[in-house]
Amino acid sequence: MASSGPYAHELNVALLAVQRATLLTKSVFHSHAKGTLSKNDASPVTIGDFGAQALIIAALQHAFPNDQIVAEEEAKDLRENEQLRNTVWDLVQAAKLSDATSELTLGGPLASPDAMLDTIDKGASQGGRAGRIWALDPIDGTKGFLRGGQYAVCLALMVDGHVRVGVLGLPNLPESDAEPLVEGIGAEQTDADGKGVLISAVEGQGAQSRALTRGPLASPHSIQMKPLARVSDATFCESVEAAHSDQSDSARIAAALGISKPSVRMDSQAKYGSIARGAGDLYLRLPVRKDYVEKIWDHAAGDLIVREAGGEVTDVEGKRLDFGLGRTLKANKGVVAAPRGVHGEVLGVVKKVLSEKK
Ligand SMILES: Nc1ncnc2c1ncn2[C@@H]1O[C@H](COP(=O)(O)O)[C@@H](O)[C@H]1OP(=O)(O)O
Ligand SMILES: [Mg+2]
Ligand SMILES: [Mg+2]
Ligand SMILES: [Mg+2]
Repeated sequence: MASSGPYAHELNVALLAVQRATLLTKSVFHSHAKGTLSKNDASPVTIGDFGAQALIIAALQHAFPNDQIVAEEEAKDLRENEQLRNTVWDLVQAAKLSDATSELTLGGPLASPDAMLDTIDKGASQGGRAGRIWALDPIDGTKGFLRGGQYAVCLALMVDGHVRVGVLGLPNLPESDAEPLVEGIGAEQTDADGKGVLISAVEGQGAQSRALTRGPLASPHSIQMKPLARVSDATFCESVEAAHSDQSDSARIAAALGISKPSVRMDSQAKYGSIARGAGDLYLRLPVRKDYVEKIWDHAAGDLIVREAGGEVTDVEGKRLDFGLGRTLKANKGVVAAPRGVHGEVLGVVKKVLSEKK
């Protein structure tokens, strides 16, 4: 059970909802064809994305019926494809937590396939700066998920434009905080013992990690970023996909900071989770295309978790990420996440290297 204090109930519901959805995605990885479709922007979506979104929104609507939800996916493809819809429905029905009290907190099963489609489409809020809004990425790093690499189920609560609660379901990260970072992981290693965590934070209350279980939530421990005496000792994380973050810019920035260790490339908000628990130090996301606008669900939980673990998160110009402008981070470009004590130094080099490009 989560502790008392502000947002204790929200955290508990978010943890259980993310736990249930993460277990669904694991079942897709192990036993199903993934039902991969290509979206308009050529990015992939799978039955795991749809199923996880349905389950999490159902839980939020049960516990907090008046809250808005900004979620990545929509049900259109499922409405047009009966076979796909039935596959997702089977998955969603099978994804029950073994702990009856937890299932009760989440409101139990969905009523019908049509209710499932309508639930998925409840994630269409336009967001904004007023009131309680949840940001949901049912599978972040879908390409990593398909490769057997890192991916994350991401949920955050914003109140009046500020992130107050963040939860990341990270089924392919090691349970131990200290384990050195490796680039992705092989499919044969997934679901091994000692894999999978739920990392969470509440504003002003620090960040925590716990093992991803099938039964009741495991007890958490608090996590912090690693103290970093010199930036040159840092390990930095970046995207696997070169189209998501400029890997030649990051190499120049690393060299200018005196960093000799190669970057660790991993998909998804696992990067935020990893640096927050001290398994890495810096996360750089450097714009590739001028016209790409980041989505709030790709950053909300990770931003809070890193800041609560002792870090600073800004864009490449040094501005805090602004989650109150709608479904996107339209006022920001890229991400620079680092321990608070060295963020200024890292940002200075990022600005210098990027300005030299112009
Ligand atoms: N051109 C781009 N620049 C930055 N991020 C992108 C770009 N295209 C897609 N993304 C998003 O990057 C996220 C994954 O990032 P990472 O590389 O850190 O794993 C996905 O949510 C993906 O969104 P989408 O799901 O819409 O494809
Ligand atoms: Mg996507
Ligand atoms: Mg994403
Ligand atoms: Mg996604």
